[in-house]
Parts: sequence; C-alpha cells; structure tokens
Amino acid sequence: MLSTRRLTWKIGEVAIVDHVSIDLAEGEFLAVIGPNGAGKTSLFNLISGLRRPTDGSVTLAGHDITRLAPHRRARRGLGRTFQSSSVFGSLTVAANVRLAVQARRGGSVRPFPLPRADRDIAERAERVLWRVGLDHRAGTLAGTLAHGEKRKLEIALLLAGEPKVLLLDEPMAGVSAEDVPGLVALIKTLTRDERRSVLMVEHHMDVVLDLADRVAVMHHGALLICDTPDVVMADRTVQEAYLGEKL
Ligand SMILES: Nc1ncnc2c1ncn2[C@@H]1O[C@H](COP(=O)(O)OP(=O)(O)OP(=O)(O)O)[C@@H](O)[C@H]1O
Repeated sequence: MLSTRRLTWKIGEVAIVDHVSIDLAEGEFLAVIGPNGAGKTSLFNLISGLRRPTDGSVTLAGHDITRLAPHRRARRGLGRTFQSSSVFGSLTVAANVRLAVQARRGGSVRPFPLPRADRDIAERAERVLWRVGLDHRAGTLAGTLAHGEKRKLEIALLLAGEPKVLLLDEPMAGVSAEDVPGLVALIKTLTRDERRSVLMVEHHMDVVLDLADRVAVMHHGALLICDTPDVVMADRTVQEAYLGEKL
C-alpha cells in the first residue's frame, strides 16, 4: 500500500533520514520507534510531503507520490496527524469535523448556501464523530476537551479525509493513563475491522506491542530493523541503540 525506497533527507552532509526502505501492506500496523532525534518525525514529513527528500522515493498504492504536494497525497488517501494539535479550539467539535469533511470534498467558501450539500457534510461529520465515540461531544468547544478526547477528535479529522493509509505521530502524547485503553481500542479497529494501513510513531512500548504487526526501529536516521515485535525486542543492536534510554 505504502512503500519508501532509499528515502533520504540530508541537511548539508548530515543525513537526518538515511536510505530508509519500508513497505506497509493493506491493513497492516507498523510502528516506528527509535531514540529521541532518530529521525522518526522527519521520515513522516517526507512521506506526507511536508519535506522533499534529497534522494529516494515514496509510492502509494503503486503510484509514485515523491513529488506530490501534501494535499494531493491526502486526496490519494494518505492522512496524517501531528504531534502538536491541529484542532480549532474555538470551534465546536462538530464544526471542526464538518470543516474537514468539506475540505475533503474540495469545498470552498460558497457565496450562497447549498442546503443539500451542507446536509450531506453534516451527516458525514456525524457518522465520523459516532465512529470515534465523540457524538455526545458534538456541541462542545474543541478547546475545552480533555487530551484523550482531543486525540480522538484528531483521528476524526483524519477519518473525514477517508484515508487508506494513516500516519499517526505519537497519538498517546499527553493522554492520561485511564484514556489510553479507549484510544488503543479505537486505533485497533481502524486496521483490524476497516483494513486501513497505519504507520505510527509512539514512545509508549506497551501501546506499540499491543497494536503493531511489525516494528521498525530507527537510529541516527537509518532503519536498524523492521520485524515482528518479538524479534525486534530480542535484537541486540536495538538494545544497544537504546543504551541509556528506556525501551
Ligand atoms: N529542520 C531541521 N533543521 C535542522 N535539524 C533538524 C531539522 N529537523 C530535524 N532536525 C534534526 O534531525 C534529527 C531528527 O529529528 P526528528 O524530529 O525527525 O527525530 P525524532 O526521531 O522524531 O525525535 P523525537 O522522538 O524526539 O520526536 C534531530 O537531530 C533534529 O534536531
């Protein structure tokens, strides 16, 4: 579904992402881990189009998307959440999702209302909110949501774009311990039930081991290993890469 080949991003002579080749199958869950500064977010930036690679390629469903702008990649089914929140805090939860649905449909600001189209958008937004379990929060100002709910809203914004591949950048960041299982369950259904492919950067190893079919480990920009969680956890080079850090 998604592949990178020798994907590289250099700043001067320093390779921030260094010849990374990964393959993500349909319905597969691949977690990307690595010590701080390993290049995980930079890899996501190259895949989502925020940065242009110095070398290498990215293909989505067989099409080379290496030179496509981020919004074009999104149109082709590549969705991304960010470490920092992309939610409009002063709008309601429902309004946030309606905007995302409208953006997906190529909606621009219209000089006159089209009630039918607006109704379609509102219905789609309602379905997405129900899907992530936030329907009861539709009228709440997004800025007042707790962290766990805000993460769910970010996933809702992503789902509004109807992505085939989701890039999740630290979806558990800032989420309180009691909200983690609910969020993990939601993310699990995205792959297991809906056959979406997920690439996730996450520091919480218990979450990674619970969700991931395979784990890719980055170190100094390069891919150390990409294998099943059992194999990765037992690997000596992985343990050495994390020396001095908690795995
Ligand atoms: N625009 C930039 N200019 C200069 N250096 C950069 C830039 N972006 C990233 N880097 C450097 O590249 C390295 C990798 O950064 P990146 O954020 O991709 O790592 P990461 O694995 O996501 O780290 P973390 O787990 O801390 O989020 C770091 O040393 C960082 O300082």
